[in-house]
Amino acid sequence: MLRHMMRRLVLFQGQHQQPTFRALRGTKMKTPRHSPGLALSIWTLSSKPRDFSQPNSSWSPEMRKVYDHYNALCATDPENESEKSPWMKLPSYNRSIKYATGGIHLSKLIQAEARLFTRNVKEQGATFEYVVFINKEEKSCVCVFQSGRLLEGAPGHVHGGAIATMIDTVTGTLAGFLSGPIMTANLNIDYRSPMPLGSVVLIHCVLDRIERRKTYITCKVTSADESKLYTEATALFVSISVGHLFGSRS
Ligand SMILES: CCCCCCCCCCCC(=O)SCCNC(=O)CCNC(=O)[C@H](O)C(C)(C)COP(=O)(O)OP(=O)(O)OC[C@H]1O[C@@H](n2cnc3c(N)ncnc32)[C@H](O)[C@@H]1OP(=O)(O)O
Repeated sequence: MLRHMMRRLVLFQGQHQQPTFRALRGTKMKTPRHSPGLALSIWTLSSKPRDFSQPNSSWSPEMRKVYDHYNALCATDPENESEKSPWMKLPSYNRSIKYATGGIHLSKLIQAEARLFTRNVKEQGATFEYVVFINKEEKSCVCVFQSGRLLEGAPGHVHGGAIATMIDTVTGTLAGFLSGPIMTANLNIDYRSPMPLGSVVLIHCVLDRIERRKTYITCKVTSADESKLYTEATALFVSISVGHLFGSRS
């Protein structure tokens, strides 16, 4: 059964442009039953996975302003509808397998309690609030990131590991979008100036090059107005078969 499902997932290699339910189409699976006594969140009952990158009340006015700016870039010009914007906003689920399949079914079967590190705290605004916008033509992306109070490292500033987490996540999202299933092989980070806790920053990533199975991404983290440089990074991602995650190299 697992092998059968993995074969369906492999169909997704290099097809991440539009997350869809394609892999599961035609697959009949039972919807899990919930006992009435269980405390359930609204999205558990929903057939659609929750997109965590939607605006919420924890977002500062600055976060909202920058989000609105990039979101507007994604819209098609009503006076020139034939020309699609190169920008698109990526949805963000609390399991990356929901991204790959566009659905929730496999994530209920494979380590059902597992959750994406950056989306595993339910309190809005406490940790990682972020949204990723991809520019398909430029092979680049921008992530708008607001750090929460639980990410403190040096007093009043964001923990370097939390910054590394976001850089890995955003460079990995771009590499996955461009190259299909990947894993981080190497991440180099230069911390240039301390990032104030609670601030809104931009994580700019661009494709450097692709060599065989290797996808190289460069990254800069700046203040929202881009006047201050906080961090620079380079990342190498290696394309994998889905079997790699389950101990098989084929
Ligand atoms: C989107 C969803 C939204 C969801 C958003 C979430 C996105 C989050 C993304 C986060 C992703 C992670 O953190 S992943 C977790 C952290 N990473 C890991 O645990 C990876 C552990 N390492 C491995 O599994 C392996 O070492 C691999 C897969 C990286 C490579 O193994 P392999 O498949 O056997 O490949 P191998 O032959 O060794 O190497 C292939 C080529 O890469 C080169 N290479 C390999 N490793 C390195 C290296 N460290 N530095 C330089 N070069 C390297 C080799 O020289 C070779 O070059 P040549 O001979 O071709 O020239």
